[in-house]
Amino acid sequence: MKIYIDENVPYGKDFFESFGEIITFSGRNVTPEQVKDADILLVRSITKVDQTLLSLNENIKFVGTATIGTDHIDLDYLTKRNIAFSSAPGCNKISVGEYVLSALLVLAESKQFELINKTVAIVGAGNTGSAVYQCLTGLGVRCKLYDPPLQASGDSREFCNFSEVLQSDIISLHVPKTMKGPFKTFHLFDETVLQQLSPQQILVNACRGEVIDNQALLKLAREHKTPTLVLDVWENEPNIEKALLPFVALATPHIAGYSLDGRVRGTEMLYQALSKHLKNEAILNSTDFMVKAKISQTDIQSPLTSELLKSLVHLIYDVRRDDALFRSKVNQINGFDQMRKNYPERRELSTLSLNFTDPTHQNSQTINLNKIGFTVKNK
Ligand SMILES: NC(=O)c1ccc[n+]([C@@H]2O[C@H](COP(=O)([O-])OP(=O)(O)OC[C@H]3O[C@@H](n4cnc5c(N)ncnc54)[C@H](O)[C@@H]3O)[C@@H](O)[C@H]2O)c1
Ligand SMILES: O=C(O)[C@H](O)[C@H](O)COP(=O)(O)O
Repeated sequence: MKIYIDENVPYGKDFFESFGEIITFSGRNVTPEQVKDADILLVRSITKVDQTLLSLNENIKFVGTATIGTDHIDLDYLTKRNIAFSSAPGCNKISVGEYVLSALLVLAESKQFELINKTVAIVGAGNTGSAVYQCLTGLGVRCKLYDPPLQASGDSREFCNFSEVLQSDIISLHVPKTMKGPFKTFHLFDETVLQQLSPQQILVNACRGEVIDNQALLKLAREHKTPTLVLDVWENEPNIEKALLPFVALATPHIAGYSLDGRVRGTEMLYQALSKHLKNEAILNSTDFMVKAKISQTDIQSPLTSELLKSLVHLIYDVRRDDALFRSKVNQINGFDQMRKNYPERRELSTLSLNFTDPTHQNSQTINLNKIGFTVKNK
């Protein structure tokens, strides 16, 4: 059996070599000729899997994407050809939650506001939106959820309407990219919507670039009419609108979900799905391969405050590192993809154990370290 795997799927060979011959490929440029004899095709979000890519392949039985998003896969076409499919729902949701947390802590410091005094609207309350909610409410921040499809399906959480979203201090986007239907998200934030926002607000996009009309955003940014922007995703990646960059407070190349833990979880989920499809027992798991975190524990000898919390979050992940790297690489040839390919190791907050020398020091009226994601121990 021939298993074709995107070269950026971490531990791809380790997980899948027992199924057959492994052939790796570069996800952005893969051709129909290259994958014509694949039995299994495992991709990430940069490979469009459709009739064109599979036109020369008559054998393929299974397509998997080690990602949450599936907008790069023509699911109708796979169904028509009876090709099994699996994605990795939720694999990197914690990483996205921690990206948003880190970004908002940075902005709170640079703009001198208290996050706890702000209201955050989370647009899309699925896996990643809920992870953002968990991190921020763990900090005591007031969050509102906006998700009409979930609301209509009977989800028992409280939801707000779109005008409440637009009035919130901070808006964080976590919807899939959809081009049609009553809840389509393509240019959900178009010029008309963007015009209703003010420079006092913050707008975060860590879902798909096409959810915001980037040209409308640029036009308004040039007139100094946009909110403070945190953009991880862009229209037309990797050939993004670079003129936007000077107007973006924190800019990164689609790495919000790039913790090692989240990426490896994606591979592991595909391994489980393929094992099930082939009726094999799944005996491997990510802990068999995962490297130890560089910092795994720290002693805390003072009471928990928001300042201390900020230091702990940024000890593990500080989005300013990625913003600086991105700005230094974006004008190089393939800069966007190169930074993603060579992304420096990043771990989830849970890899850090906090040892409180005095257990009463972890008491806080607003901050819940476990909920934010840390592992807490008492000496
Ligand atoms: N930047 C990154 O690294 C990164 C990482 C993971 C996921 N993503 C993107 O984020 C998207 C969301 O991920 P998820 O795990 O939360 O997916 P999910 O499917 O768990 O949740 C998405 C939610 O959006 C809701 N939704 C759909 N249309 C909507 C609309 N018009 N208005 C409001 N809500 C709407 C859905 O009902 C659903 O609850 C993915 O599809 C992917 O494109 C990006
Ligand atoms: O949808 C997802 O899971 C994320 O957008 C994911 O982090 C994208 O990473 P890529 O597949 O482009 O490496």
